[in-house]
Amino acid sequence: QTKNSQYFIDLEDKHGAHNYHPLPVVLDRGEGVFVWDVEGKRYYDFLSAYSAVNQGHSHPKIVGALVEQAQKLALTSRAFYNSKLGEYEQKITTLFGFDKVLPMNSGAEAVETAVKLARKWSYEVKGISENAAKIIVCENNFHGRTTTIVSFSNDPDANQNYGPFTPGFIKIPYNDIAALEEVLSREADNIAAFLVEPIQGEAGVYVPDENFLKNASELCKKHNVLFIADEVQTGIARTGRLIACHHEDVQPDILILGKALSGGMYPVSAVLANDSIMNVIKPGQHGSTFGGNPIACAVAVAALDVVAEEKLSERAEELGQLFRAEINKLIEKTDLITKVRGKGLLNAILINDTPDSSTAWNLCLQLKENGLLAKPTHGNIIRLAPPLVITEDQLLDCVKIIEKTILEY
Ligand SMILES: Cc1ncc(COP(=O)(O)O)c(/C=N/[C@H]2C[C@@H](C(=O)O)C[C@H]2C(=C(F)F)C(F)(F)F)c1O
Repeated sequence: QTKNSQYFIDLEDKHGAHNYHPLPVVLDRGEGVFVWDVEGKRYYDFLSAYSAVNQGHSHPKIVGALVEQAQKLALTSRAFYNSKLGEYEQKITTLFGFDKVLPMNSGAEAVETAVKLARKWSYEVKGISENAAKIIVCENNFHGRTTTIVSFSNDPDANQNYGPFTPGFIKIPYNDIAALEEVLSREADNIAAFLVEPIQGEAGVYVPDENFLKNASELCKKHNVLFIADEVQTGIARTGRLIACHHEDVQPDILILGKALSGGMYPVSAVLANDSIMNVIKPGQHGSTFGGNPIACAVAVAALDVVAEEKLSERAEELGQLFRAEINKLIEKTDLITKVRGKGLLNAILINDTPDSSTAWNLCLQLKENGLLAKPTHGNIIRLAPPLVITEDQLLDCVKIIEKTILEY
């Protein structure tokens, strides 16, 4: 049996849960902006594992940190101290400007941690009566897949038949300051926090209006409600700043990081806050087996160093502007794309078809044939997010591939 792509696809179909519908490509190797399938065909990766691989696939510095630490000490649990955690905590709290960090593993775990932290703060510091705390979230949010998180999703695919749901969440439309103000002036006394994505990734790279984050954070401050930024996808230089909140000089009360915090090399997430908030959690009141493990710390330190050393924020900002300008030129030449939107190198194109059409999917199949991997988000929106290490020439090469695919379609 030749171990070609179909062989691997069949194995996954037979032995794996069908919780995804992957593009029909079987990846075998990755380096920088490129991935290769089992037949040896090379592709530009324009998904970057949903912005976890900002530093490029298998970055030698990050791989080195992983291997070196794995050969020394992989896991101690937090029952004991370890020689990597303290210096990692010092680095990440200094870099992002917070007193403390609580280390976790997946993005969803970090979001759950932030929800627990905000609720506990609201009872023990703000003085909300126990179990009465509410958290405001936005319509069309995506914050992960746990039962509490899907409890506040409005996407039936995310929560159908996963009930009963966790109570205590209020939904408002995204990018709607008036709606936030209305809820806060009505019931701020029972509200612990406002949880928001600075750009809604899964919803289709929705960039809110200028100053939405600034105005929202100021409203929260006015009402003694915590402003929680979920920067799992928008953080770590992806949008042209270290975190997307920095486009508006906003410092969230609680910052959630994940994905590219490890450069895609290892599951590493983090929740950052100042002492007045973080110190409500006492020993034994939260944790995880792998949270803050030596490998995670070593990998995250290396991944953060790469962001600084290779100026990934500046690159994302400049190359993002070039990319949107080039795609806007393409939009002049076709009816198939109506819009390109995004910040830095988190962008998406809107396909001129109904959301339930298969045009976006078929375009992604054609892009794959032409050597570029991308995947539709909801319906007719294709997210385009290469690793931030992409060069200008490679980016222009990808624009040509996108143009060729669109004009040939
Ligand atoms: C803003 C934000 N906050 C928390 C998490 C949870 O982090 P996680 O627990 O996954 O580490 C995510 C994770 N997003 C991933 C999950 C992955 C999947 O298919 O579930 C696909 C991808 C995704 C993106 F990026 F947009 C989406 F399509 F699901 F929605 C996230 O984007």
